[in-house]
Amino acid sequence: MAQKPLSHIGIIGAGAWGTALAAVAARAGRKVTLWAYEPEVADSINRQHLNELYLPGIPLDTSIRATTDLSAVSANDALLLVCPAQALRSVTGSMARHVKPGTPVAICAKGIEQATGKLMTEVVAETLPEAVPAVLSGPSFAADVANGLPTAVTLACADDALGEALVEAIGIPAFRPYLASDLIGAELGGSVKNVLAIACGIVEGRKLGASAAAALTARGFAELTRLGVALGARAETLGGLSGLGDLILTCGSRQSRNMSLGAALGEGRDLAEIIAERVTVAEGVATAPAVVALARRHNVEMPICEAVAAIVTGEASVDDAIGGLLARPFKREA
Ligand SMILES: NC(=O)C1=CN([C@@H]2O[C@H](COP(=O)(O)OP(=O)(O)OC[C@H]3O[C@@H](n4cnc5c(N)ncnc54)[C@H](O)[C@@H]3O)[C@@H](O)[C@H]2O)C=CC1
Ligand SMILES: O=C(CO)COP(=O)(O)O
Repeated sequence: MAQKPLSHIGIIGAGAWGTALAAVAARAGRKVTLWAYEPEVADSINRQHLNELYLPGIPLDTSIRATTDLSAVSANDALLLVCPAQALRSVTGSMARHVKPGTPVAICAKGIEQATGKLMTEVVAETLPEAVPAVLSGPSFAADVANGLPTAVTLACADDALGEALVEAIGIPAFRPYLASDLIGAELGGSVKNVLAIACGIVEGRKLGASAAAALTARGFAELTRLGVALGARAETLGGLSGLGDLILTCGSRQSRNMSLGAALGEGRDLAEIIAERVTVAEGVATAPAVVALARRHNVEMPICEAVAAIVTGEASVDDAIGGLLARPFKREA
């Protein structure tokens, strides 16, 4: 049977990324309902067509309807999950009874659950077992996407027809989803690059130089690839938009919240203070210890992620972590 077009899209999470995706789906001609955690965010989207808290200054299509009612958003043809990774289990758990069996659910959050070490696909398999999971991930800053600048992402779905329908539903010339079937590869790249971006930020903040940043990015990619392959991901996914592509973007720009948080750490600022002055999430902080625990369980060496985890959990100072990495024995590159 031919796949029905997905004309009604529900977006769960009205932060910067959920709002940017709502803008894209509306431009693609879809009817969009956007779930906001904060009533004032829903109000600002409905009345002023702006999300002043998370995506300030970008006018939104007047057809986007915001709600704080999870049941209203869960009954759409397709759902995009765009809340922070650490909140995803509680949000999907509350949605479960409203989601129709067979609904495609695209995970757009980038992180690993700290309490369990589980990937977002595992969390969704447990909380929404009758949904068809997909992963949307890649190099895409929310502001760039909302402003209509050209971007390309990976859209991974094991069901080809549903994957194609999702691409059709949200793809526009300036937002190009590339279809894939490797969900683990697609989600792992986005989760691990946030941790590596904190490390690159530290290099920038400590003024360790462009050569150090390039070395760290390449060795970070080696770590990401080792873990991905151990978890069954395909190397070509890890080297694609959602892996290497997003790593290059996030490690190279202070527009990234993870990178800029790392830069502030590198400048000697206190983590609690940096977090307290932000409204938006930097997923790498919670994901760093989760990546390290996952890597240890699979006997995968990830020294850069270990160093970031030690810094964000207060087990090591920035200088001790840098010293520890530089003192590692010389080894073969691959
Ligand atoms: N901003 C970006 O450029 C991109 C972000 N992402 C990912 O999308 C996810 C969301 O990021 P953003 O929208 O940028 O974050 P944000 O910091 O702009 O917004 C976070 C959103 O989560 C909501 N929230 C906070 N606590 C919650 C809870 N306990 N339960 C439910 N919702 C809660 C907030 O109300 C807010 O709507 C993250 O995993 C991020 O890595 C992915 C690609 C691009
Ligand atoms: O994932 C992103 C771009 O692809 C956004 O990165 P930050 O969360 O570090 O801002």
